[in-house]
Amino acid sequence: MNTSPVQARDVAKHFGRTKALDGCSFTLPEGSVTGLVGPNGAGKSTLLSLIAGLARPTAGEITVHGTAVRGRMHPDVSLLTQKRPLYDQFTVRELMRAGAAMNDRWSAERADEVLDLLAGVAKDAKVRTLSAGARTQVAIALALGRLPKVLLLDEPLSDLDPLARDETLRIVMTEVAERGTTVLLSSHLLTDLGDVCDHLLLLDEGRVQVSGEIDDVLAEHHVVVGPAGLELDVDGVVDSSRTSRQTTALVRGTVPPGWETTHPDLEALVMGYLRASRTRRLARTQ
Ligand SMILES: Nc1ncnc2c1ncn2[C@@H]1O[C@H](COP(=O)(O)OP(=O)(O)OP(=O)(O)O)[C@@H](O)[C@H]1O
Repeated sequence: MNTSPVQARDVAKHFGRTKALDGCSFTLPEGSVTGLVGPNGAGKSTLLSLIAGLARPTAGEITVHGTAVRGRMHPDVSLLTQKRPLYDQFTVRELMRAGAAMNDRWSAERADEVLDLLAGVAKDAKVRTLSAGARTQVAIALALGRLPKVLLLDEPLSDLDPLARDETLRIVMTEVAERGTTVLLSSHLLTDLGDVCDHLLLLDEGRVQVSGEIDDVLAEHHVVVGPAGLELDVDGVVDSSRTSRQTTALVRGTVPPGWETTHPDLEALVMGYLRASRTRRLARTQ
């Protein structure tokens, strides 16, 4: 029996004629921290909500620790959604009590510990008075109070200033180190992802483009540079650009002789895929 924390098999989610996800298959290893990246509209939020059980796939199956997720919140999963739904009229302390009342498994100690580590959050403050960043941090405390085995974070860093971002990432890393939690984190902030993630899941137009351990993914790709006249005659060109003097390309797989090659870093790799995605979309509209 498959007991991976999260496994997706041929998952699709359609909204009318929009294929938000299509044929997505991947596995997240236990205790891994996976960066979920892709251009706007790639299907990242949709995927996170399917794993959490907030919506059902149109086709395919997602399992969490071997159990199929069937459109209801899985007890082992916590999801921080982009909207951060919190009760505005509650104080932070009251909100944590509500967390205790609403969840079968709840650790007030863990939620408190997280809040204590967050400098910007006063427990007596009304939620409606909190800044967007503080709301995110309170939502993270609620998510961790459920003692999840799988933590899904949808753009957790977007509202945070650099210090709060650092605090939040530390909390996530401590969670992984101490509890072995498996984390899937969507973000457009590639530098932060590089600091915390060991795995990458790259989506484009609802399809998995890249999935795996970051070191393996980087080793499989090359940035190649050669004179403009040289033809890059190889499968696996992800993205290429040409000046009058030279051609530069991101290539997956083997590179023919005659080209200067290096391995990309995470940022160069993701940027290459994002550029290629934009080029494809522009080509379709022309
Ligand atoms: N409830 C919905 N009804 C109709 N279309 C939807 C719905 N939710 C998502 N979509 C569409 O599905 C596609 C994927 O959206 P999704 O929000 O999952 O992308 P994303 O990668 O999270 O984007 P972003 O980076 O902008 O947050 C988009 O075309 C979006 O418009």
